[in-house]
Amino acid sequence: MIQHMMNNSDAAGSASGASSGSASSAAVIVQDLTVVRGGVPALDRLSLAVPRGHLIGLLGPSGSGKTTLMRAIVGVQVVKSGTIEVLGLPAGSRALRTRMGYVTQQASVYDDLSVRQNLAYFRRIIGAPASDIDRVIERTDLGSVAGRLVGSLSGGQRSRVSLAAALLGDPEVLVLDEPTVGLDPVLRVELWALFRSLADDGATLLISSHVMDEAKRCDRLLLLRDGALLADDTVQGLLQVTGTDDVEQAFLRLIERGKPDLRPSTETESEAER
Ligand SMILES: Nc1ncnc2c1ncn2[C@@H]1O[C@H](COP(=O)(O)OP(=O)(O)OP(=O)(O)O)[C@@H](O)[C@H]1O
Repeated sequence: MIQHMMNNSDAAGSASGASSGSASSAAVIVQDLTVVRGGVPALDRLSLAVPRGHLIGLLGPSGSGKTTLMRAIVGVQVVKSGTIEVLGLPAGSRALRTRMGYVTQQASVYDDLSVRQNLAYFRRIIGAPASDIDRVIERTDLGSVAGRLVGSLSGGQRSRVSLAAALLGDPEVLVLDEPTVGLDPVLRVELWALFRSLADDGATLLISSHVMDEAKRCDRLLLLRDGALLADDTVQGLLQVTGTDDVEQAFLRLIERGKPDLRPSTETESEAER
């Protein structure tokens, strides 16, 4: 669901120390970010950059800090120190409200409203044009169930309703927290095809997942462990540097090496392929 956030952080950092991308090409720049949750650092002096117009996978074991990082980027997480800039503005800025979409792990659409009613409601909140409702319904292929109550839909359809709501206002940055969890392989493939087409149209997508298999669909990967960045690289770069042919193995090898912060390559995979 879209979060309309007022920030708790005063993020306004420069890009100089971010681990990849440049200030001009980055949609998100995080610098020296520390977040404490339950008295323990959930993120520990994290720096990274998310390049614009790409599909970025945020991977890591349960509790590694993925959700915390996403919350900080959309501006709903209290941060201890560090800066976060989104589209050149401090995370959580009012001006970012219609420029970012956020889908949380728990679907936050209303079961007792139809798909169309849900979208009409959220459309009003963010002040998106009325024509957006049909646009996002078509984009997420929900036309055949648009009049049905969300409570009567399948898990995959409900996920698409949350995504449709996040697409209202045509946001430039989409932050999706485990959008494919619990979905069958066919639905996962369909959703990833949609994510790819959104990125092809210029959106920046930051997508968290436990499923290493999904990593290969991303332009770049951010691997988190214990609140620290273990790697920030293309899939190819990651496999190359770890000498493996599978992302899960690469991740395990990085952990074994105990060598955080692999130097990121400067190109995204799609750029490298050109
Ligand atoms: N509401 C909370 N109160 C206190 N600590 C929390 C809270 N939510 C998360 N944490 C802690 O913050 C750390 C990071 O959690 P986070 O939810 O960001 O991880 P995650 O990688 O998204 O995990 P998962 O994949 O299971 O969703 C963990 O140590 C977790 O226990």
